[in-house]
Amino acid sequence: MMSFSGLLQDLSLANAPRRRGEMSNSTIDDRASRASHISRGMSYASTAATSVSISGDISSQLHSGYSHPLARSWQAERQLTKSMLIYPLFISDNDDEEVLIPSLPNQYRRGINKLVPFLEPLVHKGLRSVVLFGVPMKPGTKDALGTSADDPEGPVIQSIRLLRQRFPQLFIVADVCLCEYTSHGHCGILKDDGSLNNQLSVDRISDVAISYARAGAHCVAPSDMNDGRIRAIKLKLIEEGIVHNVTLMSYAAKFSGCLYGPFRDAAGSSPSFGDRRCYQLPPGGRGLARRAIIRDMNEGADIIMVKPASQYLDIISDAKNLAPDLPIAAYQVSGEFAMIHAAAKAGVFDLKAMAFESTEGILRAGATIVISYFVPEFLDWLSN
Ligand SMILES: NCc1[nH]cc(CCC(=O)O)c1CC(=O)O
Ligand SMILES: [Zn+2]
Ligand SMILES: [Zn+2]
Repeated sequence: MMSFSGLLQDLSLANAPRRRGEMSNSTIDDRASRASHISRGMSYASTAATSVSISGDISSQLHSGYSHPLARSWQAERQLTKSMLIYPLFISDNDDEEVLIPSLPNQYRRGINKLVPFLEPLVHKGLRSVVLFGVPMKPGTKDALGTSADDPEGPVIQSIRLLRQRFPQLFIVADVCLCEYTSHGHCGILKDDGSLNNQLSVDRISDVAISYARAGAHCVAPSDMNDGRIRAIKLKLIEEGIVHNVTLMSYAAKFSGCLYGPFRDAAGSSPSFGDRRCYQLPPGGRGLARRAIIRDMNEGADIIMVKPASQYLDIISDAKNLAPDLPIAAYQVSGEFAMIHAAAKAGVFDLKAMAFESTEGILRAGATIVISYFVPEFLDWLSN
């Protein structure tokens, strides 16, 4: 219970010119302000009221918990470590190419021959996982059914094999979708009216997932958003007898919007007509995201992903609450990455500081895995 005079002192506390100094000076500042506060309290309050005010004063002290850098780090429930990171790679069927993606700063599309030399130093710095996106460039590779998605000679299956062999410790995630391989650029097989044929799409996507798993992917991650694909993939993995060592990561809450532009440049996967709003989630659809998360968990997902990340922190938090026993992944997508780069270039903030701050937000919301184009930088930044 706070007496009137206690309340008065609390008000005087709020108005007192405290905390003028930097945090490093806070010990001195604190002592001075506490002493002046107590003596001010004594001057117009009873002894009993003063004791109330002291306890109020004690509970108002927060700076004491984070005045030291190490103590600050203890305030975070989770801290970014290298093993939380997954790095996206774009692999084309042009074996020797290494081409900068203009809208995605410092990111390249690479042919399979450029993969190992590029990854070697990163693996040495502690890279633990990559997610592979195939980019067919050769004319005539795309068709209405996305036939080349699981071409055994295609870039994804070839690089799964190569990476398994060359980097036995690296955890290989294969993104599973058809949009990179379909002539129309949509994430499935279409009906005559241009909408997705859900059944045919799920059949095809689950076949592709099995091919990637058979080639050696540790994890398959369907990003297509067709209904029921998690169940279909899980059942086929069981049928094939490989369910026990293939992790199924669902892009469960994947929102449509304008943040995938640089990715589509990189992967050449823009739809040739229409958009993805009838299968990716509407940005305001928190309830839908919750339903998708619950559904995919019930269909057998091992990991739930939310994408994009920073604009959807509430969804990450929902995922953590709805699936408390599953790892939660967040994909800091191409548009988020490009935006941070552009702002840093314009002098809005320091790139490294913002890379960390954005990731801290993502972890704070509940993610335990972060997919990000900043991974090579983080491998350097986290070792210092
Ligand atoms: N299914 C394709 C896919 N898989 C991952 C991304 C986006 C990743 C990024 O923007 O970094 C996309 C693009 C899209 O859905 O259009
Ligand atoms: Zn797609
Ligand atoms: Zn995809």
